[in-house]
Amino acid sequence: MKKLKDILYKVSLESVRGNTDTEVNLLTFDSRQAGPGSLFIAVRGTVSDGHDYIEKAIANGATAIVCEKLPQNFQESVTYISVTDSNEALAIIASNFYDKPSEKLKLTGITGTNGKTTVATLLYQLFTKAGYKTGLLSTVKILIGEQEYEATHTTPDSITINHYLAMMAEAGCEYCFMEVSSHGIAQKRTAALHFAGGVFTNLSHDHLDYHKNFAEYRDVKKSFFDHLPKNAFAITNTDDKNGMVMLQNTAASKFTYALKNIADYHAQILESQFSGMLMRIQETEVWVQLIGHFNASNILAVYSTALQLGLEKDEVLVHLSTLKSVSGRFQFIISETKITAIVDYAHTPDALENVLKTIEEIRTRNEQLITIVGCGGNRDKTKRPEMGKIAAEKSDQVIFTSDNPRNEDPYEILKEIEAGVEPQNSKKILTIEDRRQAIKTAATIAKQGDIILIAGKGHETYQEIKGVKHHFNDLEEIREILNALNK
Ligand SMILES: CC(=O)N[C@H]1[C@@H](OP(=O)(O)OP(=O)(O)OC[C@H]2O[C@@H](n3ccc(=O)[nH]c3=O)[C@H](O)[C@@H]2O)O[C@H](CO)[C@@H](O)[C@@H]1O[C@H](C)C(=O)N[C@@H](C)C(=O)N[C@H](CCC(=O)O)C(=O)O
Ligand SMILES: Nc1ncnc2c1ncn2[C@@H]1O[C@H](COP(=O)(O)OP(=O)(O)OP(=O)(O)O)[C@@H](O)[C@H]1O
Ligand SMILES: N[C@H](CCC[C@H](N)C(=O)O)C(=O)O
Ligand SMILES: [Mg+2]
Repeated sequence: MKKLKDILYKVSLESVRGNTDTEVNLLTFDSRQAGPGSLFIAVRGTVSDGHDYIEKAIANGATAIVCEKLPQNFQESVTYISVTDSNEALAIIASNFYDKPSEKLKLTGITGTNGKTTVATLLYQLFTKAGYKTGLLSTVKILIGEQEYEATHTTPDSITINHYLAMMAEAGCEYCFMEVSSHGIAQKRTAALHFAGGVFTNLSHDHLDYHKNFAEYRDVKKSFFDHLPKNAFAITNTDDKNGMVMLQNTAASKFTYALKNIADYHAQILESQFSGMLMRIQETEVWVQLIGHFNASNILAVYSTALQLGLEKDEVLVHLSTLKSVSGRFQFIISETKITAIVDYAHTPDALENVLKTIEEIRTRNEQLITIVGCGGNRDKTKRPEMGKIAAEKSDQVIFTSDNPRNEDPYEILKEIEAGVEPQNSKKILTIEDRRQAIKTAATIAKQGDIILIAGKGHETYQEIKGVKHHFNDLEEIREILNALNK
């Protein structure tokens, strides 16, 4: 229970109609969730406009309304507040409602096209190993210490974020690591959070359906750093050509990490195997259980962040070698007949290319590499031909298949992927819409020692078709099929 006037603290108000000295017991931006004594915040969405649901929210019991445009008719028992930006107001109100939980722990935000889940999860593992109670807000799951909760978004809405942060503070978490997605920044889901630091991984092609163009996508990511406070740290990857751009206007203390360029934190890979790599970080050699240049970069981001958060170098190095890869990120099994099946969440052209390059570096070339990949429906269409081209170029055999077609026709998506395949590679490709059949075919074709890469879904446990999520897990499927084939 909170007083309305208290939770409006620092919200930029345009007008107030009614009493603000009333109690609010629930916050919501969804009229269907509004109950007696609730505050409904009307937000303009991509499908509908929350302003159209103000009356519904009141009918469900809402006694206060925050909106950008006041309705035509007023109800005397309701307080109406107009604001310049409902999303920003929502973020501030949510933080106030939960007593500013982000100020009660050290919150670090990780942003970039790829690597957010990996870096955030490894930091969670590392700080837990170092003896701190730690929280995690990630695509895969939400963790408060050991307690696990289901994640619905990479960066949830601001009410959900503050709710979990308050639970973390209550449970005694000293640190929290969270992914900051471009949708999250654009919709101001993270606007009122107090960050101890921010980390940039990389920027490549994704979500150009949502953001108008690449420059806008880049600037949205950059705005996260623009808003960091002076006493925060901002860590960037200078191997990425937008690495320094991110920090151009930040007030935070700047630090750089890189594998290829000169940076405050530098590392290189000395040796790679399927089971891990030997890295030199600054002056020290350390064995880590992850592989690939991109993971070396992620590990270095973790190392730099841990030092900025005050851990000792030697302690960090010891823990680094115990960190385990995140579920669905280069997760692999080796069958009886030595077929290696890798499940990876690569769902962008850059990620797919990186994973294929990593395999290229480790494979002997006496075997064939069979790649299974698709692209999500209702998502950036321009990724499709690019991913088709990369998969066909870097594999011996490719099977294009469905990956969450959502409300699109799966065959249309597959055609758009195939359109990117260069003529000299067209013989390598097969298209099998049904993902289970695609995996079965790959397992049937595969001979002793071959490598099967199943990309795009990683940890996901469903195939989303027309609003219904059907249970599906790549690792489970390939394991069962290889067993059934006695391979
Ligand atoms: C495109 C997008 O970001 N959509 C998010 C957005 O929903 P929306 O804009 O579609 O909302 P809408 O349906 O138009 O409704 C507008 C408003 O009216 C309200 N409403 C609607 C109907 C009603 O009866 N009553 C009512 O009050 C809604 O609650 C909402 O406040 O706001 C919702 C509430 O915060 C989000 O749940 C929703 O995420 C959807 C489910 C989604 O799929 N988002 C993805 C694209 C996303 O955010 N992904 C990023 C990660 C991507 C990555 O990095 O790879 C993430 O951070 O998860
Ligand atoms: N630093 C990196 N650079 C490029 N690719 C990476 C990097 N780290 C991971 N990847 C690739 O991207 C995939 C997704 O990694 P991860 O889940 O960590 O990214 P994410 O940024 O959290 O993605 P999402 O936007 O879906 O939340 C991995 O499976 C791997 O193929
Ligand atoms: N966070 C990403 C995940 C994509 C995963 C892929 N399996 C797909 O469904 O496109 C998104 O929502 O765009
Ligand atoms: Mg993620």
